[in-house]
Amino acid sequence: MEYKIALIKGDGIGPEIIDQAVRVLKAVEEKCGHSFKFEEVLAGGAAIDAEGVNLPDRTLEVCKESDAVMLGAVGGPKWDDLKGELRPEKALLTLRRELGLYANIRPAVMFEELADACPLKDEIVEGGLDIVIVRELTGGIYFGKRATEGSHAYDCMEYWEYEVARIAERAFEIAMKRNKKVTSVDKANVLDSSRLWRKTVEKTAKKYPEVEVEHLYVDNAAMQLVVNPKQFDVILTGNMFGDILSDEASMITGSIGLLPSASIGEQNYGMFEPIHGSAPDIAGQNKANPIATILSAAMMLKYSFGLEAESAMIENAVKKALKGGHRTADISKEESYLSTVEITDRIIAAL
Ligand SMILES: NC(=O)c1ccc[n+]([C@@H]2O[C@H](COP(=O)([O-])OP(=O)(O)OC[C@H]3O[C@@H](n4cnc5c(N)ncnc54)[C@H](O)[C@@H]3O)[C@@H](O)[C@H]2O)c1
Ligand SMILES: CC(C)[C@H](C(=O)O)[C@@H](O)C(=O)O
Ligand SMILES: [Mg+2]
Repeated sequence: MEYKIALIKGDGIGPEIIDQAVRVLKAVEEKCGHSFKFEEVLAGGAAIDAEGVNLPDRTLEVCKESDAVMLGAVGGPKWDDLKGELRPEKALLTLRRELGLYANIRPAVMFEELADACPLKDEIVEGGLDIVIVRELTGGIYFGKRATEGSHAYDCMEYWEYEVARIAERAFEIAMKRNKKVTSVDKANVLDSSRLWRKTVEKTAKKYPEVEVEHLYVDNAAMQLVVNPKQFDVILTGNMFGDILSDEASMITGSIGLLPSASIGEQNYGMFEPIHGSAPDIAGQNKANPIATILSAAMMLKYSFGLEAESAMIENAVKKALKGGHRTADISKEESYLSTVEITDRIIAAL
């Protein structure tokens, strides 16, 4: 089969990490006889510099014509003074919305071999950690009414029942294939949109009597994640809470450089990207951890192309490389560490 993949490298470490994911996909291509056709398009700061807009029309067209999109990261200090609509990050929000990618799936799995990279006490994460954060991606405060009026500015957190219902369905479906527990995270003690969220999740839960459902306020959830992360199976939450909790969960697994994500809609089509940003502090140094992006490529094979075996092959190669003691700077306990390219060499060798 031939699969067409739109590549958006983006800014900062974006190009370095996407290049590594492409190397891994090419190795899979050679081994398994699939054909991956890559088309590079611009978005974010790179597009602003080249074409004066954060998301050229052509980029959106190529993404729509492709079977899936892979994105590195966008943004950086160079473009921080731009107004909201013009910023690199806005391109990402437009892509998510225009492509209908309302479900953001962020697995936070702690590799046994990386237990020592976790900043929590051993007993808290003993036996590993395996959580999936299911984050609503095209609604909430990111897309509500907003304005700046002189010395006053606002961003509204709005949700429609249908938006909550469809993401809740996703979370329960995922839970059915796992440990059958959904923790819905909101701020229903304060926010109307969260009270609608909770009511809607309760309604959806009735369709899944086998799944245990619990509700936590987001402040408590943030605390529970470091006190007892193993209590979680599937965390279902809104756009902003999911953004924040997934960065927190990533550090429990050892580094933000490890967590992949899939953004999907009704069909198999999706955009696949690491949860981290463009890491301007280490950009261009061949130092970034490419594993989150490589695992995002594995998610693409599974979710968009249905290539489960090939996806597992990449995951196993990553595990094998880590088992072999290979570490990038962010997860290394030693003075010495491997570069972005070198760790990818080890992963490809393990394929
Ligand atoms: N999906 C995206 O495109 C995305 C996501 C988050 C932030 N951003 C943008 O990225 C820019 C920087 O944001 P930030 O500093 O808040 O977050 P960040 O995730 O870029 O970096 C936070 C910290 O994590 C480290 N880090 C991130 N990815 C890493 C990797 N793969 N390997 C090793 N270390 C890694 C960085 O060096 C930094 O110390 C901002 O412009 C922000 O808007 C983009
Ligand atoms: C860059 C930003 C728009 C984005 C978000 O908040 O969704 C990022 O932080 C993420 O986690 O994907
Ligand atoms: Mg984020």
